Amino acid sequence: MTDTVPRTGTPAARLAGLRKSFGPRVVLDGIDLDIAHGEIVALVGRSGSGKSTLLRVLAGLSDDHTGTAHVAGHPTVVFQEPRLIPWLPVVKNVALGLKDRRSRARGEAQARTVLGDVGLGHRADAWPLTLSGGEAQRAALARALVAEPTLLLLDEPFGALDALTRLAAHDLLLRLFARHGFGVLLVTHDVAEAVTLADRVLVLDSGRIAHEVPIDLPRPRKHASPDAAVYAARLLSLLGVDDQPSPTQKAAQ
Ligand SMILES: Nc1ncnc2c1ncn2[C@@H]1O[C@H](COP(=O)(O)OP(=O)(O)OP(=O)(O)O)[C@@H](O)[C@H]1O
Repeated sequence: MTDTVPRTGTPAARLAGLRKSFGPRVVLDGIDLDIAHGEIVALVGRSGSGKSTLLRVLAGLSDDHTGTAHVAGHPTVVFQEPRLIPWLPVVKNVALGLKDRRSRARGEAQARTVLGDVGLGHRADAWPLTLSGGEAQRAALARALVAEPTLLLLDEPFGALDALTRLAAHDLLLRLFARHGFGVLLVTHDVAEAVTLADRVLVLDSGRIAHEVPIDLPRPRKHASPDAAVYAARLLSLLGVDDQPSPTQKAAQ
């Protein structure tokens, strides 16, 4: 299990010597990583390199790893698919994210406030199946935020969105991040997305953090700026893939 440690003086998350295997296959082979409060770390790597496995350890969804996995306070996760319960209206879905569910009325009031923060106040009483993909993902983000996490774990949360909705979601995430100051681990296949959002990008390879690339660009970052493109090309080269434009780059062209 992931330990919970007091928040003061600690990073939002700390992994030290983390190892995880599935049967004979070693997927994470000695990961050392601190994520500070108020820091966005992006994790990229080839398919099967262990990104989601690392995120699941931080989420407390793994209990058979070795090494250290500490989270200060508590983490919440947003997955690629919104995972809303179809027979509950949006506001009740969001309220499910609350740690303390003793008062239903207070919980729903909090959920409505957070839905307003993500621009979905007008859809609070809607059924999940009537939401667009982008709206559903914002509802999932609201469900994660209502718990006031110290660590927000994002597993390709924008991967299924069309390119323009994805850019809007980036802006929203950065606004929320500036206000709440949680630590963020973002798993993504989109190097342009990583460059736009992250303070540093980690490249996972063969179970280890093979490269760490600090993104030294002021925010807000232009998706298509030449500086961002240089970082994106460098990351693609570190990943050993062709220099194809990512979905985000295509949208910005
Ligand atoms: N529950 C499991 N049982 C057995 N093997 C698993 C399990 N979960 C993941 N794996 C294996 O561990 C490796 C890493 O998987 P993981 O999902 O972490 O990769 P990833 O980098 O997130 O991949 P992708 O980018 O394709 O989502 C893969 O080889 C996968 O098949």
